[in-house]
Amino acid sequence: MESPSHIHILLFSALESVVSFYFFPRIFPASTLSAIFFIFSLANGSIYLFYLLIIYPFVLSPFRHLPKPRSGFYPLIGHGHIMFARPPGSIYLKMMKETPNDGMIHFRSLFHTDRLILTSPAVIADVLVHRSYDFEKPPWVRTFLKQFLGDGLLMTEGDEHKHQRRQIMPAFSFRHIKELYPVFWQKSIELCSTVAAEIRETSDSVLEVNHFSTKVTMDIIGMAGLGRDIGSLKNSDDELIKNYEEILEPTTEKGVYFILHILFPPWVMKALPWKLNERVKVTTTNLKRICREFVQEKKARMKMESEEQVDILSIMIRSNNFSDDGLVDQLLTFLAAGHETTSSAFTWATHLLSIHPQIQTRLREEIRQNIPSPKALSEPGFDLASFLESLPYLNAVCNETLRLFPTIPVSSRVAKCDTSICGQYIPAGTLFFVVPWAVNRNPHLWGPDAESFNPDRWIDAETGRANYVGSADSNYSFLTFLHGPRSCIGEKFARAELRALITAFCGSFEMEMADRNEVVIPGGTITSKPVNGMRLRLKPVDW
Ligand code: HEM
Repeated sequence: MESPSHIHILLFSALESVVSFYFFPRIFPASTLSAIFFIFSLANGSIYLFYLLIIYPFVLSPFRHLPKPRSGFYPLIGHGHIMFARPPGSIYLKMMKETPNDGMIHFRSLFHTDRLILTSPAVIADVLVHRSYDFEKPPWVRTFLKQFLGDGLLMTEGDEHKHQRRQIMPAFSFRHIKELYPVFWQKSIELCSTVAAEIRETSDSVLEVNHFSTKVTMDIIGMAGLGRDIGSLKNSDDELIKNYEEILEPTTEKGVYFILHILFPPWVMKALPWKLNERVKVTTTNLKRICREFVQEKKARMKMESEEQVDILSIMIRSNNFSDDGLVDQLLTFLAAGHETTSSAFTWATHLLSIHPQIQTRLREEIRQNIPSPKALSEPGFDLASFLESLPYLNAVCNETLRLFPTIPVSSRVAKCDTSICGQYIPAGTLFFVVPWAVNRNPHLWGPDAESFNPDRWIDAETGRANYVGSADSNYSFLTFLHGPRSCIGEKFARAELRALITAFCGSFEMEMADRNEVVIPGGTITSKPVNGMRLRLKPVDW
């Protein structure tokens, strides 16, 4: 049964006041109708609050018997304060470690509202794969993200999502990714020469790597997504990069901005005299305009060229399923989802290699033993995909980086209808969290060294070949790309891109942290990025 709303309470109070005023005047002899209405509203409101804060959560909630975190609960606030915990995802990991459970942990958020955390492979599979369309992204998350990501594949739900995903899928087929490998490699080499030139200009060979990582991944998604070289590596003043960096730079102010969007409706947020509101408006308008120009250019070029283009935008235009506005929305999604994510993964890889010099050396040895020079992989017709996918340590390092630093550390879902998860009844509207950061580091799934960087867990001790579940028992213990119909459509693309970037970079530079004592803090609102960038000391090596 649905809980009564504020309107129901007021209507009921109005009815009670009219009945008492006209039919039982002796109950409130000297009172006016509005005074009686006020008294009833106050009484009903208090009963309602008592029901919401005490009766429902502690006596009626279908989750009241599920395991709960032992500490951290405050009356009224519940565990709501965990929204502010950093790094994103870490508090959920603490809960998973400390709370014995069978796949779900229940906690109470602000005003004791029910929240669930999914912990076991079976429960995760049920939600992400078997009943995926019973759940959706929370409406406030969609409203917030649509501003930056457009109303594309990431934001649609239900049948519309199924339809769009079918149309876009061919752009991410294995055959197409194989064709894109030379682009990934060419741009990775360009990154290395740009970085080499930059460090020649410095006195201490120190560079903030995340900035270059964002540029190279933007160039790659430009080539693969639009069939166009955006050229941001060459152009230090690129407009697209500037706008994305402004939006995505992880600051405390933006973290608070995001959390307030969860707590208050969009019209309240928009009305606030907050400078960030204006900046968001300007940057998102800029991004839309740039994408609109890309779409118009592409359409004009397709009319002139006879050869069939295989970039994502061309495939979407040829499908005839998207209006111009629809194409702009999809493009916004692909540019943002396609560059920021791999950029962050690559940045974390450079960090992990810098603080684990032995692993770095072993990886470089594998690369250089197998690849005599970067040019060797640029020969036309060379099967880069099979080659890079066959290097065991390279793939182990990529997998281990993606495991420890999932770019999207926390994702959430809301039940669209009454449903169940592994036999547990879930009423419509229940909000729960799928937490790649916590599941990927959960010692119950990965063993006692779950939080260590150990690429060897991805290599089969007997054959020396790569394995695909790490040391875990199930592939649902690795959630970086999620699973099922709403998993990352760009997973193969991202993995291929990361292989190429790490190979070229680790083959070309020895790296260490510029400040060996720096404790790098993961931040960011949606994606996980180092709060103060990634300052590395780089030494070019002959290759
Ligand atoms: C390391 C790199 C990447 C990671 C870790 C990653 C992770 C994810 C995750 C976790 C989701 C699901 C989000 C949710 O439902 O809450 C997702 C969805 C998506 N990703 Fe990625 N992603 C990466 C790279 C890419 C790339 C390179 C592209 C495009 C070229 C891309 C395009 C998308 C799209 C379009 C969706 C929405 C899919 C759908 O809802 O059907 N991603 N990604």
